[in-house]
Amino acid sequence: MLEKINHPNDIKKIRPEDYKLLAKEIRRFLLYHISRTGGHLASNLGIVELTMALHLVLDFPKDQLIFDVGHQSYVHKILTGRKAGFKTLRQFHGMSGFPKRKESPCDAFHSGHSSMSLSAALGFAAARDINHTDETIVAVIGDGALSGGMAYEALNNMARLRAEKKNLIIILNDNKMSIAENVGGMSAYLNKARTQKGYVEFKGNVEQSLSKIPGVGERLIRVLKKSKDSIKQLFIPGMMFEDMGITYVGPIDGHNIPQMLEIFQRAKQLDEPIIIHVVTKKGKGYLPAEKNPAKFHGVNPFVVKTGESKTKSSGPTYTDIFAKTLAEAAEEDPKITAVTAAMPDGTGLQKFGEVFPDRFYDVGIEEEHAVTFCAGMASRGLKPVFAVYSTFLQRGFDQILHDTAIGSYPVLFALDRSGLVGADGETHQGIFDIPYLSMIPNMAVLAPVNGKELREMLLYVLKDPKCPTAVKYSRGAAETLYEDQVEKIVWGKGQVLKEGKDAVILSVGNMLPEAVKAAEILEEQGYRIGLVNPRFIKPMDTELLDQLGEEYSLIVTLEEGILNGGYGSMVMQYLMQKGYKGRIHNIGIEDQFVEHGSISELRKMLKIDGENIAARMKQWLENEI
Ligand SMILES: Cc1ncc(C[n+]2csc(CCOP(=O)(O)OP(=O)(O)O)c2C)c(N)n1
Ligand SMILES: CC(=O)[C@@H](O)[C@H](O)COP(=O)(O)O
Ligand SMILES: [Mg+2]
Repeated sequence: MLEKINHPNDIKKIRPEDYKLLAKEIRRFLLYHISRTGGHLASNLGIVELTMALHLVLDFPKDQLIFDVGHQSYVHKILTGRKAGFKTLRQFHGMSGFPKRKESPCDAFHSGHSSMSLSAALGFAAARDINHTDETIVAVIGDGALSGGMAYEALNNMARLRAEKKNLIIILNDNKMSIAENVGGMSAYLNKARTQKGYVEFKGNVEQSLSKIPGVGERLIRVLKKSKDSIKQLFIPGMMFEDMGITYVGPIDGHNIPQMLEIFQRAKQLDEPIIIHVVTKKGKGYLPAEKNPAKFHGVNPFVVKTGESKTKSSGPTYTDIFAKTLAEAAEEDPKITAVTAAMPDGTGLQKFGEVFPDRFYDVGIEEEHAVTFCAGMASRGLKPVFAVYSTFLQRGFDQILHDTAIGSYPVLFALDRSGLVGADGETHQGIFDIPYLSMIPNMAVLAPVNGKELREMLLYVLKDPKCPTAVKYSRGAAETLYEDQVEKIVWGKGQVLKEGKDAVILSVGNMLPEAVKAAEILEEQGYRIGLVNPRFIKPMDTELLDQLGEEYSLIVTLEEGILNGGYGSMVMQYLMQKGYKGRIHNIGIEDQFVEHGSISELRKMLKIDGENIAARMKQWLENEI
């Protein structure tokens, strides 16, 4: 069957009796490729029939299908003629793991972060009306993504479409899972709706449906007829959506293509917004993923037969060290609490939750809420730690600035996945945190150069929290370089790791191995290069900068982050204002979004790897520029 799918809309040539076979082949294809390249497996296995049904009723690229988060768009990629791309999935210059408009006209909107699809779809609907076009617009949002605040802001706005008699279809793909088990009140509400099986008709047909119930149907209608609302209360599981002015249909079986087709076709004809609640099984068709959907949400290459990862562990990750250190500190200090926004596994907080369930909060995909929730706790004397990926904390910018920093509430932001993350690409690279955090008054920002220093920093901050503080560390194995030189942390103080003469590199956090490499290359050529670990990006160690300004005529800053507003620009501003007469160069990421690829490939491309740093510094040394 899959051989027949080479272009958008090819699925329409498949006979209905072959749909099951096609679904099976798609699952086999996904397993084959994702087990080799790695990628987001469980969500895609779960959404096979749902995507097929959407492709059977929509016309690509005319109709617009928007995926929330976008990690579940692999089946859509297969059905729009991108099978070949799976060989290079998430690899450098290969196919992205997320929807990308530049990759295909069938990808309506890029995504990567959660809960944005409904707002984007409303924008598409406004454009459709102003442009006088007639495309169908569909947003697919998961039950996890529906916990995010943006989704509610959009739902709130959707009432307007009803008043204007405009169509917009929201597919709620409910598999009971975020990455881990879905949490919170909305999840409980959906759970309740899920158990009210059987009502799939549109609400206009309520009476008709009731009359079919043998014996009681007619009587029930007579009793309830006076109030249409009470009929809905009893028989429409998603009453909350109905009350907001959005027609609700469901829950329906997201693995039953004929049923979905019937409902999707009818939904297209409506002149109002509609939410179709579809129930699917995350990981469907692959037993290890069905049993453990969280483990198979995002995977490295693995052995299909056993589900075992092919990636060998290379020592503890920064995440491991964070999780262990925090648990130890919490053992001693009952004021320490830990918060995650739906990432208990990724941030390492899962264990903390098991040991200290009363001090652990998984708030769902709600970074904005999580920040202010922590600020509230900190303002009352607790020591909250929000463990969050750098890229997702972007969502909580004003909550950091307004709710946390103005009051200088000492929330500790354990900023994981800071720097390049690799295969997830531009939506996930943690390369903006130095600018977006350092610009905020009262904030402190720390970056350890190795695992041991991460531990020291965490313990130091937790012992005596002073102000909102971010400790940023990167994805993957913790560095061990210079571990024997880790000294006691002193507030606002950096550390000279190695003395030099011709130039000094101030290397932030995870860039230390590249700085060491560059220094070694240059030393082989006769130069003597100093190395400094700033430790504190903010407050900056101005005393140390003054001293370096005296000692060196070439100062180079190095960071795996965007240069505008980064550490280098702060150092440069400081030294220039102090009248530094030498040369100062900033190495980091120029003004751009960084695509997917391995971290070493990306560093090479960005010329921030050891060899490139050495080559660039050599030019500056030789030419005195
Ligand atoms: C703002 C934001 N926070 C966190 C994440 C990490 N994340 C990616 S997928 C996901 C779970 C999404 O659950 P759901 O929407 O139900 O989709 P499913 O994987 O179950 O299909 C999370 C938390 C993200 N992408 N964006
Ligand atoms: C889709 C998404 O946002 C997450 O699943 C992300 O891919 C996780 O990344 P890590 O593998 O770094 O935990
Ligand atoms: Mg889900």
